[in-house]
Amino acid sequence: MIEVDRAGRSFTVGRGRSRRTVHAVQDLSFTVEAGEFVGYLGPNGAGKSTTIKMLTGILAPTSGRIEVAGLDPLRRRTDLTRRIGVVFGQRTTLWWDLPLKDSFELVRHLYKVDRNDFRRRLDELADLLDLSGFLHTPVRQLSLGQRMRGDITAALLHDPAVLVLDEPTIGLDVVSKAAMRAFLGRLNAERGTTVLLTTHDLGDIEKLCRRVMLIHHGRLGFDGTLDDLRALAPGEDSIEDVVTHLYTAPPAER
Ligand SMILES: Nc1ncnc2c1ncn2[C@@H]1O[C@H](COP(=O)(O)OP(=O)(O)OP(=O)(O)O)[C@@H](O)[C@H]1O
Repeated sequence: MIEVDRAGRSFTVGRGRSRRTVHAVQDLSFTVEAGEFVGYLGPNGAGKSTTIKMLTGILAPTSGRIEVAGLDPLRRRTDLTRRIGVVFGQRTTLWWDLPLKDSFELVRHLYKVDRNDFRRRLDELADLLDLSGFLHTPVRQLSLGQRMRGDITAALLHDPAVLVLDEPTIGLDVVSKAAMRAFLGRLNAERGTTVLLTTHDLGDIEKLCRRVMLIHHGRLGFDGTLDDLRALAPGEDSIEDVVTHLYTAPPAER
Protein backbone atom coordinates (compact mmCIF):
# COMPACT_ATOMS: atom_id res chain seq x y z
CA MET A 1 0.00 0.00 0.00
CA ILE A 2 2.93 2.33 0.74
CA GLU A 3 6.30 1.82 -0.92
CA VAL A 4 9.24 4.05 -0.19
CA ASP A 5 12.46 3.25 -1.99
CA ARG A 6 15.61 5.18 -1.04
CA ALA A 7 13.66 8.41 -0.73
CA GLY A 8 15.40 11.60 0.32
CA ARG A 9 14.49 15.22 0.74
CA SER A 10 16.91 18.04 1.33
CA PHE A 11 16.41 21.77 1.74
CA THR A 12 18.79 24.61 1.08
CA VAL A 13 18.67 27.11 3.91
CA GLY A 14 20.41 30.40 4.67
CA ARG A 15 22.09 32.85 2.31
CA GLY A 16 25.57 33.67 1.19
CA ARG A 17 28.23 32.15 3.39
CA SER A 18 25.71 30.66 5.79
CA ARG A 19 23.99 28.80 2.96
CA ARG A 20 23.82 25.07 3.68
CA THR A 21 21.87 21.93 2.87
CA VAL A 22 19.61 20.27 5.42
CA HIS A 23 19.03 16.59 4.75
CA ALA A 24 15.57 16.21 6.30
CA VAL A 25 15.15 12.62 5.05
CA GLN A 26 17.89 10.41 3.64
CA ASP A 27 17.89 7.03 1.93
CA LEU A 28 14.53 6.06 3.43
CA SER A 29 13.12 2.67 2.43
CA PHE A 30 10.10 0.82 3.81
CA THR A 31 6.94 -0.93 2.71
CA VAL A 32 3.56 -0.88 4.45
CA GLU A 33 1.16 -3.66 3.44
CA ALA A 34 -2.59 -3.19 3.15
CA GLY A 35 -4.28 -3.47 6.55
CA GLU A 36 -1.19 -2.70 8.64
CA PHE A 37 -1.20 -0.20 11.52
CA VAL A 38 2.28 1.26 11.70
CA GLY A 39 3.68 3.76 14.21
CA TYR A 40 6.22 6.26 12.94
CA LEU A 41 8.37 7.59 15.75
CA GLY A 42 11.24 10.01 15.97
CA PRO A 43 12.44 12.96 18.03
CA ASN A 44 11.65 16.56 17.06
CA GLY A 45 13.21 17.42 13.71
CA ALA A 46 13.86 13.75 12.80
CA GLY A 47 12.03 13.93 9.46
CA LYS A 48 8.55 12.56 10.22
CA SER A 49 6.53 15.46 8.82
CA THR A 50 8.78 15.65 5.77
CA THR A 51 8.09 11.95 5.15
CA ILE A 52 4.34 12.47 5.51
CA LYS A 53 4.43 15.45 3.17
CA MET A 54 6.20 13.32 0.56
CA LEU A 55 3.73 10.46 1.00
CA THR A 56 0.80 12.80 0.48
CA GLY A 57 2.24 14.66 -2.52
CA ILE A 58 2.74 17.97 -0.70
CA LEU A 59 6.53 17.78 -1.07
CA ALA A 60 8.60 16.30 -3.89
CA PRO A 61 11.38 13.91 -2.87
CA THR A 62 14.81 15.08 -4.05
CA SER A 63 15.82 11.46 -4.55
CA GLY A 64 14.30 7.97 -4.60
CA ARG A 65 10.82 6.76 -5.38
CA ILE A 66 7.50 6.73 -3.49
CA GLU A 67 4.25 4.97 -4.29
CA VAL A 68 1.05 5.16 -2.25
CA ALA A 69 -2.00 3.05 -3.18
CA GLY A 70 -0.25 2.30 -6.48
CA LEU A 71 0.23 6.00 -7.34
CA ASP A 72 3.12 8.44 -7.48
CA PRO A 73 1.91 10.98 -4.88
CA LEU A 74 3.30 13.95 -6.73
CA ARG A 75 2.22 13.19 -10.29
CA ARG A 76 -1.14 11.68 -9.33
CA ARG A 77 -1.99 13.88 -6.38
CA THR A 78 -5.63 14.37 -7.37
CA ASP A 79 -6.21 10.63 -7.82
CA LEU A 80 -4.38 9.96 -4.57
CA THR A 81 -6.65 12.26 -2.58
CA ARG A 82 -9.51 9.84 -3.36
CA ARG A 83 -7.60 6.92 -1.82
CA ILE A 84 -5.89 8.57 1.11
CA GLY A 85 -7.05 10.44 4.20
CA VAL A 86 -4.70 12.77 6.06
CA VAL A 87 -5.03 14.37 9.47
CA PHE A 88 -2.55 16.89 10.86
CA GLY A 89 -3.37 17.15 14.56
CA GLN A 90 -1.83 20.61 14.81
CA ARG A 91 -3.82 22.04 11.90
CA THR A 92 -7.40 21.72 10.79
CA THR A 93 -8.62 21.08 7.28
CA LEU A 94 -12.11 22.24 8.23
CA TRP A 95 -13.60 25.61 7.34
CA TRP A 96 -13.27 27.78 10.42
CA ASP A 97 -16.45 29.83 10.04
CA LEU A 98 -18.75 27.10 8.78
CA PRO A 99 -20.82 24.70 10.85
CA LEU A 100 -19.09 21.32 10.97
CA LYS A 101 -21.81 19.72 8.83
CA ASP A 102 -21.22 22.30 6.05
CA SER A 103 -17.51 21.54 6.08
CA PHE A 104 -18.40 17.89 5.51
CA GLU A 105 -20.65 18.90 2.59
CA LEU A 106 -17.74 20.77 1.03
CA VAL A 107 -15.54 17.70 1.50
CA ARG A 108 -18.25 15.66 -0.23
CA HIS A 109 -18.12 17.98 -3.24
CA LEU A 110 -14.34 18.13 -3.34
CA TYR A 111 -13.97 14.35 -3.23
CA LYS A 112 -17.04 13.78 -5.40
CA VAL A 113 -18.56 11.35 -2.89
CA ASP A 114 -21.92 9.92 -3.92
CA ARG A 115 -24.72 11.58 -1.88
CA ASN A 116 -26.10 8.32 -0.45
CA ASP A 117 -22.66 6.96 0.40
CA PHE A 118 -21.89 10.27 2.08
CA ARG A 119 -25.07 10.20 4.18
CA ARG A 120 -24.51 6.60 5.25
CA ARG A 121 -20.87 7.19 6.04
CA LEU A 122 -21.52 10.42 7.95
CA ASP A 123 -24.24 8.74 10.03
CA GLU A 124 -21.85 5.94 10.87
CA LEU A 125 -18.93 8.25 11.75
CA ALA A 126 -21.17 10.67 13.68
CA ASP A 127 -22.33 7.73 15.74
CA LEU A 128 -18.88 6.23 16.33
CA LEU A 129 -17.25 9.58 17.10
CA ASP A 130 -20.25 11.02 18.91
CA LEU A 131 -20.59 14.14 16.76
CA SER A 132 -24.32 14.72 17.02
CA GLY A 133 -24.09 17.40 19.74
CA PHE A 134 -22.00 19.78 17.61
CA LEU A 135 -22.64 19.02 13.94
CA HIS A 136 -24.24 22.44 13.53
CA THR A 137 -21.64 24.37 15.51
CA PRO A 138 -19.10 26.56 13.64
CA VAL A 139 -15.69 24.94 13.68
CA ARG A 140 -14.09 27.92 15.46
CA GLN A 141 -16.38 27.29 18.46
CA LEU A 142 -15.43 23.62 18.84
CA SER A 143 -13.18 22.33 21.60
CA LEU A 144 -9.93 20.73 20.47
CA GLY A 145 -11.31 17.23 21.05
CA GLN A 146 -14.46 17.99 19.06
CA ARG A 147 -12.47 19.60 16.26
CA MET A 148 -10.16 16.58 16.08
CA ARG A 149 -13.14 14.23 15.76
CA GLY A 150 -14.42 16.50 13.00
CA ASP A 151 -11.07 16.37 11.21
CA ILE A 152 -10.93 12.57 11.44
CA THR A 153 -14.46 12.37 10.04
CA ALA A 154 -13.57 14.71 7.15
CA ALA A 155 -10.57 12.52 6.34
CA LEU A 156 -12.72 9.37 6.25
CA LEU A 157 -15.87 10.51 4.45
CA HIS A 158 -14.57 9.24 1.11
CA ASP A 159 -13.63 5.89 2.69
CA PRO A 160 -9.89 5.99 1.90
CA ALA A 161 -7.78 2.84 1.83
CA VAL A 162 -4.93 4.59 3.64
CA LEU A 163 -5.09 6.96 6.59
CA VAL A 164 -2.04 9.04 7.50
CA LEU A 165 -2.16 10.63 10.93
CA ASP A 166 0.27 13.25 12.19
CA GLU A 167 -0.17 13.56 15.97
CA PRO A 168 -3.94 12.95 16.07
CA THR A 169 -4.13 12.81 19.88
CA ILE A 170 -2.08 15.92 20.64
CA GLY A 171 -3.71 18.00 23.35
CA LEU A 172 -6.55 15.55 24.00
CA ASP A 173 -7.56 14.67 27.55
CA VAL A 174 -7.29 11.06 28.71
CA VAL A 175 -10.93 10.23 27.96
CA SER A 176 -10.89 11.77 24.47
CA LYS A 177 -7.58 10.09 23.78
CA ALA A 178 -8.94 6.68 24.78
CA ALA A 179 -12.02 7.22 22.58
CA MET A 180 -9.86 8.26 19.63
CA ARG A 181 -7.60 5.22 20.06
CA ALA A 182 -10.59 2.88 20.30
CA PHE A 183 -12.04 4.37 17.13
CA LEU A 184 -8.78 4.07 15.17
CA GLY A 185 -8.26 0.50 16.36
CA ARG A 186 -11.72 -0.46 15.14
CA LEU A 187 -11.26 1.33 11.84
CA ASN A 188 -8.16 -0.73 11.18
CA ALA A 189 -9.49 -4.05 12.51
CA GLU A 190 -13.00 -3.94 11.08
CA ARG A 191 -12.62 -1.89 7.92
CA GLY A 192 -9.06 -2.92 7.09
CA THR A 193 -7.94 0.69 6.63
CA THR A 194 -4.14 0.91 6.46
CA VAL A 195 -2.87 3.41 9.02
CA LEU A 196 0.44 5.22 9.38
CA LEU A 197 0.56 7.05 12.68
CA THR A 198 3.05 9.69 13.74
CA THR A 199 2.90 10.57 17.39
CA HIS A 200 4.98 11.61 20.38
CA ASP A 201 2.47 9.83 22.62
CA LEU A 202 3.84 6.37 23.24
CA GLY A 203 0.50 5.31 24.69
CA ASP A 204 -0.89 5.61 21.15
CA ILE A 205 1.87 3.32 19.92
CA GLU A 206 1.41 0.74 22.68
CA LYS A 207 -2.36 0.62 22.24
CA LEU A 208 -2.49 0.58 18.46
CA CYS A 209 0.65 -0.42 16.60
CA ARG A 210 1.92 -3.90 15.92
CA ARG A 211 4.82 -2.43 14.01
CA VAL A 212 6.94 0.59 14.75
CA MET A 213 9.42 2.49 12.61
CA LEU A 214 11.86 4.91 14.14
CA ILE A 215 13.49 7.73 12.23
CA HIS A 216 16.45 9.70 13.53
CA HIS A 217 18.41 12.46 11.75
CA GLY A 218 16.38 11.67 8.62
CA ARG A 219 17.33 7.99 8.51
CA LEU A 220 15.33 4.92 9.41
CA GLY A 221 16.98 3.49 12.52
CA PHE A 222 14.51 0.74 13.37
CA ASP A 223 11.63 -1.14 11.76
CA GLY A 224 10.03 -3.98 13.71
CA THR A 225 7.57 -4.98 16.41
CA LEU A 226 7.16 -3.24 19.74
CA ASP A 227 8.81 -6.23 21.44
CA ASP A 228 11.80 -5.98 19.09
CA LEU A 229 12.01 -2.29 19.95
CA ARG A 230 12.00 -3.07 23.69
CA ALA A 231 14.74 -5.66 23.12
CA LEU A 232 17.03 -2.91 21.79
CA ALA A 233 17.21 -1.41 25.27
CA PRO A 234 16.74 -4.37 27.64
CA GLY A 235 17.78 -2.40 30.72
CA GLU A 236 14.91 0.06 30.36
CA ASP A 237 11.55 -0.51 32.05
CA SER A 238 8.91 1.50 30.24
CA ILE A 239 8.48 2.13 26.54
CA GLU A 240 9.18 5.83 27.31
CA ASP A 241 12.56 4.86 28.76
CA VAL A 242 13.33 2.60 25.79
CA VAL A 243 12.51 5.34 23.30
CA THR A 244 14.40 8.00 25.29
CA HIS A 245 17.40 5.70 25.20
CA LEU A 246 17.07 5.16 21.45
CA TYR A 247 16.59 8.87 20.74
CA THR A 248 19.83 9.66 22.54
CA ALA A 249 21.72 6.65 21.09
CA PRO A 250 19.83 5.72 17.93
CA PRO A 251 20.20 2.12 16.67
CA ALA A 252 21.77 3.13 13.33
CA GLU A 253 24.48 5.06 15.06
CA ARG A 254 25.37 2.75 17.91
N1 LIG B 1 10.73 23.70 4.44
C1 LIG B 1 11.85 23.46 5.09
N2 LIG B 1 12.96 24.20 4.88
C2 LIG B 1 14.11 23.95 5.54
N3 LIG B 1 14.26 22.96 6.43
C3 LIG B 1 13.19 22.19 6.69
C4 LIG B 1 11.94 22.39 6.05
N4 LIG B 1 11.06 21.45 6.51
C5 LIG B 1 11.74 20.72 7.41
N5 LIG B 1 13.01 21.14 7.51
C6 LIG B 1 14.06 20.58 8.37
O1 LIG B 1 14.10 19.19 8.15
C7 LIG B 1 14.30 18.48 9.37
C8 LIG B 1 13.15 17.51 9.60
O2 LIG B 1 11.96 18.25 9.88
P1 LIG B 1 10.52 17.56 10.09
O3 LIG B 1 9.53 18.66 10.23
O4 LIG B 1 10.30 16.56 9.04
O5 LIG B 1 10.73 16.83 11.49
P2 LIG B 1 9.68 16.08 12.42
O6 LIG B 1 10.26 14.72 12.71
O7 LIG B 1 8.33 16.12 11.84
O8 LIG B 1 9.75 16.96 13.75
P3 LIG B 1 8.62 17.31 14.88
O9 LIG B 1 8.46 16.08 15.72
O10 LIG B 1 9.30 18.42 15.64
O11 LIG B 1 7.38 17.74 14.17
C9 LIG B 1 14.45 19.54 10.45
O12 LIG B 1 15.82 19.80 10.61
C10 LIG B 1 13.75 20.75 9.85
O13 LIG B 1 14.30 21.96 10.35
